[in-house]
Amino acid sequence: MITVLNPADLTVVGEVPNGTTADAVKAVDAAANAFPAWARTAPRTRSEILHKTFELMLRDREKLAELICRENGKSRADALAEVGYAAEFFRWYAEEAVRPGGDYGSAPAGGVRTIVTAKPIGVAALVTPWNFPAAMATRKIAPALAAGCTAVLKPAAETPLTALAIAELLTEAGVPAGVLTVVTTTDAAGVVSTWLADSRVRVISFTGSTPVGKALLRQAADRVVVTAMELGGNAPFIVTEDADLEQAAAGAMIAKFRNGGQACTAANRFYVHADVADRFTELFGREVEKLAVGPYSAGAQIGPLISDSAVQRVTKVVDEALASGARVTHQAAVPAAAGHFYAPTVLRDVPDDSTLFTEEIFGPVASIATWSTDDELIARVNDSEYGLAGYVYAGELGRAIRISESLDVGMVGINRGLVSDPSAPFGGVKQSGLGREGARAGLHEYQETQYLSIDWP
Ligand SMILES: NC(=O)C1=CN([C@@H]2O[C@H](COP(=O)(O)OP(=O)(O)OC[C@H]3O[C@@H](n4cnc5c(N)ncnc54)[C@H](O)[C@@H]3O)[C@@H](O)[C@H]2O)C=CC1
Ligand SMILES: O=C(O)[C@H](O)CS(=O)(=O)O
Repeated sequence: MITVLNPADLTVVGEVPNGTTADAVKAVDAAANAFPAWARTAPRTRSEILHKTFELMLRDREKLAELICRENGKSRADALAEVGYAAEFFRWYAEEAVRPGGDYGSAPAGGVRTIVTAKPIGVAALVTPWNFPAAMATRKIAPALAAGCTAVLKPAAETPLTALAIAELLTEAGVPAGVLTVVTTTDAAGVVSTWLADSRVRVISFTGSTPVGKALLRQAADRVVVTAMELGGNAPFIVTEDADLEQAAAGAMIAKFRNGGQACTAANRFYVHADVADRFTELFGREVEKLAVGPYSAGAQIGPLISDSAVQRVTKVVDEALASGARVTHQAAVPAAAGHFYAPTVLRDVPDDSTLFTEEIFGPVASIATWSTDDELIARVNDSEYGLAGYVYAGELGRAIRISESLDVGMVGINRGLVSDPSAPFGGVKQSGLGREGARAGLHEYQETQYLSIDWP
């Protein structure tokens, strides 16, 4: 069995089975057996089941949020927001399910008709991280089932209970047995490599770190499995000299501290124009100092990091930056509690070659550097192997758009600190991933295109 611990106080939240590679095979057996009937199910029927699941998630919003708080550690506000965000993927793909796509046309040379259809790929392997245990699961389950695929899901061992709860709601909504099987395990490599070696698995959708994503891409290549990769980020947060600094500071609080900074879309490095850097640092820093850090049960805004090793990792990279000349300007208080807490911290004079700027922090640390010209800014911001999200605060919208379009990233928040929305194509470029989730694009990840070429004298 796997014992799930609350990262805020190290108490036991629950226990789940520790799945083996044999369980991995059984899950694919069930999915493969269920696939023909599910693929033939009327899109409207699939749509109604997904919409019912949306309704059930909202019915159980408080219960699901509580579960997320206990196994992930995030604040109650973040957990409630995540449940709403996660549920919306079921509503969105309930609406997309009835429009699978297709086309009918005539070949330009005449004499031929072409019928194009979008077919469900088959069995989908879904692998999700601990930081958004509900939303990352539904962002994959919903389009997969909407397309007519069946699925096997491996949640992170740190947060398996949320995925199991969502699977129960899908069953309650009417999803037939075998359409979705959740395999909880500490043997992630064994279970997922078993899936990738199984000829019945036709697509893998992964959300997690870039190194693991690369390992899965290598494995997927052996059978040319379709891949959807949502990987690590290193989001820049840009403030121009004519930005509304109060608005920028408020947006920075969201972009940096949503989920305690444990989000791949989190603002990872701040580039503030030299003319306004001190003012912005003061406006932003004094809000950071006010942050209440602690267990969700105490009504805290910022919970713990997911593990002690995460605390050690963040501590190490901050200490390295301080040794290279960076300085702490603002810091929130941390409770003397047993959990994996790390103090929300603002740093200035962080060198561009600091690990805080080159790697994903995945913690509540804001590193601020200054810039002077747009060309210098763009060159420094794009000097990264990651390209998921970015944020631009500027007084003049045209300049904000010009800067945004110059960023090598998949998503940009302009004068807002959040980019996530089920109706938008979420994803990144470079080593932040392949493919898009959400929007219409998310459905295509689970479809194959076929066309019929008909002799038409
Ligand atoms: N681009 C995006 O949408 C997101 C990216 N991430 C990235 O993931 C990292 C944090 O999440 P973690 O869960 O720690 O990432 P992780 O990559 O360690 O784990 C993600 C999932 O992969 C599984 N896994 C780990 N090693 C594996 C292996 N060898 N074979 C198969 N599965 C394996 C884990 O059990 C988990 O379910 C950060 O780097 C973050 O940026 C996290 C969430 C979203
Ligand atoms: O808004 C989101 O989707 C989050 O950033 C989730 S994740 O990509 O960090 O897991």
